[in-house]
Amino acid sequence: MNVIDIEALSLTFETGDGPVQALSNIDLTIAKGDFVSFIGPSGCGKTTLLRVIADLERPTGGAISVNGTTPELARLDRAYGYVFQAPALYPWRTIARNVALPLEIMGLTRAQQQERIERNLALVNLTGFEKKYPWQLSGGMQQRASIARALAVEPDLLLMDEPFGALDEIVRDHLNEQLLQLWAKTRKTVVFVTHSIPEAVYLSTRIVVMSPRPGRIHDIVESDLPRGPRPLDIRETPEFLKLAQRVRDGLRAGHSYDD
Ligand SMILES: Nc1ncnc2c1ncn2[C@@H]1O[C@H](COP(=O)(O)OP(=O)(O)OP(=O)(O)O)[C@@H](O)[C@H]1O
Repeated sequence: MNVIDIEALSLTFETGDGPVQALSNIDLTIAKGDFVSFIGPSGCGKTTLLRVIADLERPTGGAISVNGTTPELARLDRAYGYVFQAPALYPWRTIARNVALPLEIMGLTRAQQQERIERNLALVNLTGFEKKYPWQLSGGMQQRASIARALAVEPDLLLMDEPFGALDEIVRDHLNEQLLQLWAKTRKTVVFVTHSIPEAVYLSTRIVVMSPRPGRIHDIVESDLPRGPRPLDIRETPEFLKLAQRVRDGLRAGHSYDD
């Protein structure tokens, strides 16, 4: 079953300086359990496409379904969790209460909240940090807490917009490894936005290479790397390097260097 079906989708923003076509003629299907990355240069529409899936933007053309329904109904049905580039945790709430926030809105009892807090903090290896405040945690730990919050509503679909972009490389490597373990354990469908070729190739089952002005899909690279947890040193293998090269070639071919 396809979790996401996108057909001939386009989106034009109306701005004071005239229309900005952010997405053009996007065709894409994402199957249940896939880990799909969107990669492309700044401004190619990666975030916009993710926001369309999340019903945070409305397309101006074409069709999209999420979980077999409209993005709006999928959002109201809490079909997805969304992880932003910055952790976006409330500084006056403890880690546990940050994770609990969407659960409070859903009207879960304290006991139900507690069970979900514990389970999802364990999934991101943050057991024991429930009573800490965000500022007492490192950037990587804060981002893990925001992943736990996205998971707490128990969505089958996780939408992640450059969640590790602001972190240093060692922390990013570690979180990439943990994210793959979590994905293998929970069998969720993940859509992940990144600028990094190694990150996209390491994580994904499919890599969507986008090109700018207006944002289009240039190539979709199917990964033949094993599904499930991958050791970090897989990045040294010829199979990995071949995939990375194909993504790099796609980015180069799709990029206009005129501007
Ligand atoms: N609300 C908006 N109004 C007008 N233009 C917008 C709006 N949001 C995005 N855009 C434009 O749409 C294009 C795509 O933006 P988007 O943020 O999706 O790109 P991106 O690939 O995610 O970039 P980055 O990697 O820098 O985050 C850009 O040209 C951007 O300026």
